[in-house]
Amino acid sequence: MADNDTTTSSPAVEIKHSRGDEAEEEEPNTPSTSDDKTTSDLKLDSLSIHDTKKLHNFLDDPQNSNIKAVAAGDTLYISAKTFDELNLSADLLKGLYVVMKFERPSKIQTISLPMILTPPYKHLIAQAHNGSGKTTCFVLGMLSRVDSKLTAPQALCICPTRELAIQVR
Ligand SMILES: Nc1ncnc2c1ncn2[C@@H]1O[C@H](COP(=O)(O)OP(=O)(O)OP(=O)(O)O)[C@@H](O)[C@H]1O
Repeated sequence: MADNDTTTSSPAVEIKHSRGDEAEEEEPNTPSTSDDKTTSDLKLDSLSIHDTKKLHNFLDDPQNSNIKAVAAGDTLYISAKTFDELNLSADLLKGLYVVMKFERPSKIQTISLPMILTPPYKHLIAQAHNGSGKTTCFVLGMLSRVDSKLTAPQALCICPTRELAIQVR
């Protein structure tokens, strides 16, 4: 349920799409090769992560995404079909349209951004498949609420892996 939905509740969002889950399933065991190294062979100091190795750099927003919004409470949220509807600052809109060249919100952004950007702010858990635009959701939430004139940490983004931290930095 995406574009025409209005809800009257707090932002508990459940977004399901099986493709992302399937892609994360473990590979079957493969025979070891001569390139395999045991942990003791690895030189930990020489290990590094190449952020250029991100798997994709495009929006994966298929029409058949199974997105389900579940909400409770008394706040009315209306899905945003455009970024203009979100009361974002001129700088953020410029970043989206001019720098990033985004034309419109993806499905996860359509549903979650009104929840993220509308006071009173509440906790939100959102799930959608890889490459669907989730990072933009929480980054816009952060950027819309920090004071750029204040040179102090104002937002904290916690990532479960170093790879993800590098991807979103
Ligand atoms: N509304 C949009 N229009 C066009 N491109 C977009 C839009 N939102 C995000 N993108 C681009 O799509 C790609 C994937 O977006 P993003 O990394 O935010 O997805 P994600 O769901 O966080 O991915 P992952 O699950 O891999 O972390 C990025 O290159 C991003 O710049």
